[in-house]
Amino acid sequence: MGSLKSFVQVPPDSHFPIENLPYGVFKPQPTSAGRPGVAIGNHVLDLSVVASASLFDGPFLKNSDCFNQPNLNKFLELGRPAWKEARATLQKLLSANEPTLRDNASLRSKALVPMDKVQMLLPIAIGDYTDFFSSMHHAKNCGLIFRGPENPINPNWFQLPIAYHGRASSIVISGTDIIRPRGQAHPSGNSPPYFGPSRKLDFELEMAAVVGPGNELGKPIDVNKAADHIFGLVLMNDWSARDIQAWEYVPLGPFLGKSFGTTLSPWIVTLDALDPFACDAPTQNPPPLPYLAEKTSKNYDISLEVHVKPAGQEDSFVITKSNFNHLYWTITQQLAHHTINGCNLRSGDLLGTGTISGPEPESRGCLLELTWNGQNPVSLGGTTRRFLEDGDEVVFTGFSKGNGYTVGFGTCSGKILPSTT
Ligand SMILES: O=C(O)/C=C/C(=O)CC(=O)CC(=O)O
Ligand SMILES: [Ca+2]
Ligand SMILES: [Mg+2]
Repeated sequence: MGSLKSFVQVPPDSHFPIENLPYGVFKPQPTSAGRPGVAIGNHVLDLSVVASASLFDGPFLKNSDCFNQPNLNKFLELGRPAWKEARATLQKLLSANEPTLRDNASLRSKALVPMDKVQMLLPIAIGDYTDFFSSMHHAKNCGLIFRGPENPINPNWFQLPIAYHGRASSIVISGTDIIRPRGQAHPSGNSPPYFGPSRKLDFELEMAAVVGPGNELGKPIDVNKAADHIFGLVLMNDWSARDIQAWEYVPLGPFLGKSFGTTLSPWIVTLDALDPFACDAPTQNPPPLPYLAEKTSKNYDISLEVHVKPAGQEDSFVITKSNFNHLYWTITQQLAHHTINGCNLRSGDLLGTGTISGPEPESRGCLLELTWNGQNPVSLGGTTRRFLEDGDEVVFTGFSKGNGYTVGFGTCSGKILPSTT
């Protein structure tokens, strides 16, 4: 057991002990409005109820209406001092030896909602979404597959965190079905391009940073202060249609091969909760330019798994296992680089890490790599896959193991539905 204990019962394998307290937005009833909550064991603590009972009594949150909102953007804007105050208040309120909530049955029944009764919503209004490309193993494998063995990784990759601007409108919450996209793919020989449902539908195992306070247009964020602009992390599946992508993205980059859907896990795990799991990021060679050189370069030890439940089957199978600590470019370098030209970030913006592949073949973060563009099918129970089929369900999970407790992300899932025409 960790040193903290809650009066709320937390199953031993729960992702949501008192050490975690991740933030989400939920509806207690189908007809009620979305409101912020934190996960504790198998319950959600309704922060609008906690705020209405005047239990946020510190200087930053006392007079704030940030928990009477349909998303977390207003809370995120307040920055780390307010986040630390909220965390301290909630850890105290939920602790085993604090009577305020523990001994007040009517408040408790309003404030603590069983998790299996609620509907989770997207926790933030996402103005802009950017997806990085920060795993060297992923970059190398994609380079070998798409560009050949001559120069699998472009020299610029080692100098800056490469990214593309993604599409915010099609970001969906875990559990939302994904409709197989249609589009153009490579012609064979002299024929016109293929048009129809994608034949190479893939997942991409990613995490994403949620931006807290933004920056003014024209005023970049210093890399050593970048962590103060990051509230926390979620799991992210950047669904990708490899056939559409490969045909369309020369020379301007990903477009319709990516923008038909991106799935997020509902709980934002804060950097404060992840701090015990911080570890050194890989040594960067060549050394980055001064604006990207950090005093301390941190990753987090977060185990990641992808489970696939093939269409028509009851069982799921683990298809890959990776770890957040494989990222070459850190989330703080990504954020600083994003602003170095003066571009402004805003609270609630989302920065995808890029596909998190590790060095071993079993730790590759997408089917493109796992099957080497469909050449080597993977087996799943009694069946095989080159790419995703209609009815397949893909479930990501992520967690960090502490001493007697787990700080986890829950799951990020989506099922493939057939193309609509
Ligand atoms: O290397 C390529 O040509 C393509 C790479 C991707 O599709 C990856 C992308 O979305 C960024 C990432 O997830 O790392
Ligand atoms: Ca991606
Ligand atoms: Mg996508």
